[in-house]
Amino acid sequence: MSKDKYYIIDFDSTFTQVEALDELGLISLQNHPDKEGILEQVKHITDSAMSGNSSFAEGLAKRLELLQAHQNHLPQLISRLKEKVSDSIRRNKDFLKEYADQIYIVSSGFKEFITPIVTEYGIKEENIYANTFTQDEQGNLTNFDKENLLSMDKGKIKLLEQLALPGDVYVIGDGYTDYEIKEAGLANRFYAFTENVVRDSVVAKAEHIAPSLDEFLYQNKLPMAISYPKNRISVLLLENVHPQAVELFRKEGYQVETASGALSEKELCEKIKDVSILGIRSKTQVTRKVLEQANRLMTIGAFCIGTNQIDLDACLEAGITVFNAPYSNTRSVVELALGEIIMLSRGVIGKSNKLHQGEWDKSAAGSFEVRDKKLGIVGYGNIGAQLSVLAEAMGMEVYYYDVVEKLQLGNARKCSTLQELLEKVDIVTLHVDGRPDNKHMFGAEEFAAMQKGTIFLNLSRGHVVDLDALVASMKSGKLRGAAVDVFPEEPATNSEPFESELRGLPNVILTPHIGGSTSEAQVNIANFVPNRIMDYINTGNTYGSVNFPNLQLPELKNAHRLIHIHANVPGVLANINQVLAKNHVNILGQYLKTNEHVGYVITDIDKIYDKQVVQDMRQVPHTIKFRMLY
Ligand SMILES: NC(=O)C1=CN([C@@H]2O[C@H](COP(=O)(O)OP(=O)(O)OC[C@H]3O[C@@H](n4cnc5c(N)ncnc54)[C@H](O)[C@@H]3O)[C@@H](O)[C@H]2O)C=CC1
Ligand SMILES: O=C(O)C(=O)COP(=O)(O)O
Repeated sequence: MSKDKYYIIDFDSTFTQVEALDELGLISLQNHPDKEGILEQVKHITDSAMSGNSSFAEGLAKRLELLQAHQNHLPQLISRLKEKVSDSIRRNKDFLKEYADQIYIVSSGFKEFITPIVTEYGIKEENIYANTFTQDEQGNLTNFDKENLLSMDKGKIKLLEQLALPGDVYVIGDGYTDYEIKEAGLANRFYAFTENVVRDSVVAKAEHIAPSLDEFLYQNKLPMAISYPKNRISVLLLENVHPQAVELFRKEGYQVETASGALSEKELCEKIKDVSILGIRSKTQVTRKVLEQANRLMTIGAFCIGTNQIDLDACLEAGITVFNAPYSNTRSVVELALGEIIMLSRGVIGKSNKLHQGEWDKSAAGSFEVRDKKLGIVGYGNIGAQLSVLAEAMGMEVYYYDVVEKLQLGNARKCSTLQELLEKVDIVTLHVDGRPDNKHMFGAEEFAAMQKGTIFLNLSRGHVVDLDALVASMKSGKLRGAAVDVFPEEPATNSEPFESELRGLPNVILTPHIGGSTSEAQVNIANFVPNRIMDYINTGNTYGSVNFPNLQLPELKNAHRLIHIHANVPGVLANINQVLAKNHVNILGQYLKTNEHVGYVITDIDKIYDKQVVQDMRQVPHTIKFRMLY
């Protein structure tokens, strides 16, 4: 333990997430008609002083005058602030307790509310330096002790001079006055604490940034509550992933970078180097080449259903888990398909186009109801099955074909071969997945097998259909209409042009891969995928992973968790357990699951363990990845 270091921690917006005087105002001005206006003024004065733009002492007096606070407001303020202790302070209580002799709270706030909060975290009362209120006879908190150094301009500097701490001084705070301690030569280091607020003027001056207390502890090799600071985990979200996902990751403390389009392989090879979590949608190709550059990548989130754009085997070999959102946009695709079936059956597109040109074409020729028509669903997975139910509700007769045995829903009829389905139905809709084997599974032969005048839909993947054959079938009149949402080549961003031989064909609905692009679906996905990923990072849970053995784990309680990913060859588990035995580690629980390629072993061990075990676990032959959770 380095006993010659002192840690000076600020209170407002550092120890707690908020400025206490702003919170006090919310209580004291609760019934004031101009509550908002006054609070705005208070906040403005606080920000101005914290950013170093105005006199602190004058600002303090002015704020107290505006707040009209009373001592009776303090208990409520204290209980509010207790709820708002910064997350990283809260989780690192053990550090604060263990190093209590070296930790000081130096704040321009007031002891009356600071002391009851920080002492709960082991801070010693004699190490709390802050202002004190003075009350009038009625108990109004009208003023403050003017003799207190911290009520004066440059008060923190004056205090530190007086304290004359006999060792290195590290200051952690969000305000300019915290930085000034270092500027005055009274601290060895200043860490701008940005977990709650980022003050540009302070960050600009700071040589060290601490987005959390974890980061401070990590940089200074001090004991911390979590294995690795979250702010060191960088997340790259491509293809306009919904902002809700960005917020969830940021809230967890991760560094998040976003881009609106997909990246090319070359761009991604460059970008992926520092990324720990990658979020994509259907367009970004995560190839083996990209993965070879991905030194830090732990997990990939496909913010969609399909994962054919990701080399899942290469991910497995590199110990990278992949998660997707298997149900979040299912309904959206089904609704679009149903709408298109009706539009095509009624020739709406052609009629609408004509009307836009001023041509009135009222006629029933070539227009049909969908009731009693035969719908053929190819790929009876989640989308296919849901479409089956809704189509039946509209009175359609449903036929389906799938390469695996699927439960027939409602009155849907199973076809034993694709040929059988194609010959029977009036409408064919593709909902297969995009596995490589499905490339051109639908071509001239399949179109030839259909009845004349069939309607055709593809909302699955572009490469599944041979487009030349589709165009020929439209031109020959074999198909009466088609709706295509997915293409072999799709623009990476909205600013790139769309080229396709399907452009300009009559009664063909072309949509820019929007089957899953609804607000509902995107919000659902943005909630679902980050939670899977964070659960994996925080607990090792792989439930729902599309490439990893699915292991659902109990919560980590008073144990360390060793997470070991290895090639699935005989003897690895025995080796792991030998390492644990050799290091006299007490195993509290062990969970193993394997698939064809990898083994995934989780071992929960006692908090007391020999550090050598970490080194030894990494050396176990066939180890792909190893990490430890606290
Ligand atoms: N247009 C869009 O925006 C969207 C497109 N999709 C696409 O739809 C696909 C299907 O989604 P889900 O139904 O959720 O997937 P799913 O995995 O539940 O269903 C796919 C089904 O297709 C079957 N299948 C695969 N190849 C086949 C073949 N050659 N012949 C017959 N059946 C075959 C599978 O056995 C499985 O039952 C996704 O993989 C994705 O590519 C998904 C969401 C949105
Ligand atoms: O969910 C899927 O598989 C989709 O095709 C939707 O893709 P997107 O998120 O719109 O790029």
